[in-house]
Amino acid sequence: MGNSHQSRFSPDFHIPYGTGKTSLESSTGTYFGSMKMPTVKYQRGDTVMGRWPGSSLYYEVKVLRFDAKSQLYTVIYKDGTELELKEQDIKSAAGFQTRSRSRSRSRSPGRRRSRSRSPARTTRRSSSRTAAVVAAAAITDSVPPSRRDTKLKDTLEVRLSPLQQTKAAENNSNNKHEKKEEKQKEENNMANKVNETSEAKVEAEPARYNLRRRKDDGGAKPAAAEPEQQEEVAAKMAATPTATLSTPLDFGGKLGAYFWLLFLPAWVLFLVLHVNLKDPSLTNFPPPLPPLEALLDVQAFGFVILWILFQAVLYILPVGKLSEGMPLRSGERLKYRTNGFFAVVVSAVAVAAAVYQGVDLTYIHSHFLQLAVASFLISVLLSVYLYVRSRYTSPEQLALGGNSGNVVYDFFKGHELNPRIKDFDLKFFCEMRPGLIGWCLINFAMALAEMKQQGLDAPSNSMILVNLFQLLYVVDGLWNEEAILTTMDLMHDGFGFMLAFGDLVWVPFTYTMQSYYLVSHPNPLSLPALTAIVILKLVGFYIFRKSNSEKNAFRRNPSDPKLSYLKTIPTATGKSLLVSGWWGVVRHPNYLGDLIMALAWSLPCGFSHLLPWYYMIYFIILLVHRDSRDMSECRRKYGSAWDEYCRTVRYRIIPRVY
Ligand SMILES: NC(=O)C1=CN([C@@H]2O[C@H](COP(=O)(O)OP(=O)(O)OC[C@H]3O[C@@H](n4cnc5c(N)ncnc54)[C@H](OP(=O)(O)O)[C@@H]3O)[C@@H](O)[C@H]2O)C=CC1
Ligand SMILES: CC(C)CCC[C@@H](C)[C@H]1CC=C2C3=C(CC[C@@]21C)[C@@]1(C)CC[C@H](O)C(C)(C)[C@@H]1CC3
Repeated sequence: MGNSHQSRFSPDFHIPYGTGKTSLESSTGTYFGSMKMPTVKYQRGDTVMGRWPGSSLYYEVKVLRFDAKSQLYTVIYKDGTELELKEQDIKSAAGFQTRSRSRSRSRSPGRRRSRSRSPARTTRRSSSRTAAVVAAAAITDSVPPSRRDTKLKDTLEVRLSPLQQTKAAENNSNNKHEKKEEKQKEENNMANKVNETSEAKVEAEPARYNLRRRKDDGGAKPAAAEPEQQEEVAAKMAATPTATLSTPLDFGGKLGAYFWLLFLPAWVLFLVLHVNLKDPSLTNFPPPLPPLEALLDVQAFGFVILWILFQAVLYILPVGKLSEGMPLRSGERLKYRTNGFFAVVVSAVAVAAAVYQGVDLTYIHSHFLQLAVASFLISVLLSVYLYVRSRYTSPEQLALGGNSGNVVYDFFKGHELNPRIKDFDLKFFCEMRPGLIGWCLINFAMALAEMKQQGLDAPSNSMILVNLFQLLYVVDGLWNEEAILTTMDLMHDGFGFMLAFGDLVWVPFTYTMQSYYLVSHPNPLSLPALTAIVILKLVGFYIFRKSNSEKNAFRRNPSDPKLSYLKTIPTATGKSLLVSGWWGVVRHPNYLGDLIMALAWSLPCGFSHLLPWYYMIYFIILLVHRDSRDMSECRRKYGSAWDEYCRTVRYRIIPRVY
């Protein structure tokens, strides 16, 4: 057990909760791994009371192993949560229980509510309600509640990193797993891991977790982890083989990565060529391919570079707020310049000035293909740069989802989580600036092209709707730019080809299909149709904005009094899950709003062709897949608490349907 990480990830050392001592113990002393540790106070398999980090609350845990190097015990809670504790944070169960019974009668887990009424209470008592999930016994501490609140808020921070499932766990049949869970349920009615819904049964066995202390959670004061903790984490990260810090492969795994690398650019090419056809029907497949030299245009390349540089300059200007991202695995919180609204306003002024000066923006329509190819080349160069630099980055900076050890997969999915050049955050910048604002610029250019091509004095109603709807979407995203810091892309996904291409090519050149289509395929709208579409858009926008803001506000400050009416479920990480409000209606209310908006973007284009409906179709696929990705990620993070959330909030995106 020289290397704690080897053992942590090694299937050989897994003891499912409740299995008791193992054959690794000898009659002459206790062996932890291959090393004899006669001086260790608690033995592997012992049931003891472990202190929850940052609190004075003790819960029944089972000792899994001891790491002589770090002098830490790895213990497992009843819900499968693993935590590393110092010896002084462990007490023997025998003497403890007498004390605990007399002091905690009124707080017995059986009587404790598993759901809080308010985030304020969540934060204050997150430990004790975490206990509702994991504890068999707990005592109150001697610290007065008010002091304890602060103490907890500041110190009850844990770091989660998914453990690879053990072979034994993998081999477990569902049946066996359910039996185990039933047993566990009996042991502790709060540690409920049984999947009651058929849907939950289909989903994977809950993973086990490794929790380490960390400064975390929105409610806590933004701060880096204690140097001592940071060192500890860094040392462990360094000792861990990079490839083990990863989550299961996505997007069809390694083979899938090859497929997407080829398919995505080909699909954009297809769409761009197709929308140019007089009759963009599926029967006109494939569209004629232009000669290679027609694809490359130095001028178009130059314009794209200039646009990106212009946005980069706006991004680095010391204008606007410096917002803090969510805590990283290292405990650090990165700062982001959230001046997106400023950037879009300055860009609009610059574009207006250019048009006023006689710049013909319909160039964007006539050179759409060349501009798309130029952006594609830039995204490839950027992805190569990102991958190369990620090879020299420390393991703690890597994205768990893009750290498979397979070059192609990691290149595609994104190896490094937050690549930065000094304070310049490449992922945040690319996601929020050139492509997103470029999307509005292209739409505007399409409106001008429509007027030119159709000989109109003003853009058509349909074109105006599409322009305004999508402008609202982008400006809203930039106005609420801080909220992006609590989304999946920023928190979990690495920055690689998928996002670089997505941000620089996919968004500006495929999200503009509706406006491009309308340039040469007019679709006049009656007033009732127009009104109905506007109402639909506003409904979608309301759901989208409210739900995103609710989650963002909650993640940033769970004890915000404005959110005190919301019910929450505690999780073993110290973070809670919203279970009422928007997030109590469906598991992804923001996706629902987004999909309704997508419908409103396609409707103005009519039903003559499938092409303007492409976004809607793609978006359903994207969001359903994202929802599944998020489900697995949250299950890994929150274990049984997530299962409870899913049982309470049964539908994923569409209430009562899906
Ligand atoms: N137009 C486009 O192309 C796209 C738009 N979008 C939009 O971007 C927005 C962000 O989407 P996305 O990043 O995918 O996902 P979310 O913003 O929904 O983020 C998911 C995260 O929210 C947290 N969470 C989930 N459930 C709860 C809960 N009940 N209570 C509290 N926190 C919860 C979890 O993170 P944790 O617990 O770790 O905080 C989870 O990982 C959405 O509105 C989406 O529609 C997304 C993709 C593409
Ligand atoms: C190429 C792949 C198949 C898919 C790539 C997906 C990306 C294009 C999207 C992933 C998440 C995104 C978000 C937005 C744009 C699209 C991408 C990058 C977003 C910035 C759009 C504006 C919204 O207001 C938002 C909520 C800020 C969005 C965040 C997610």
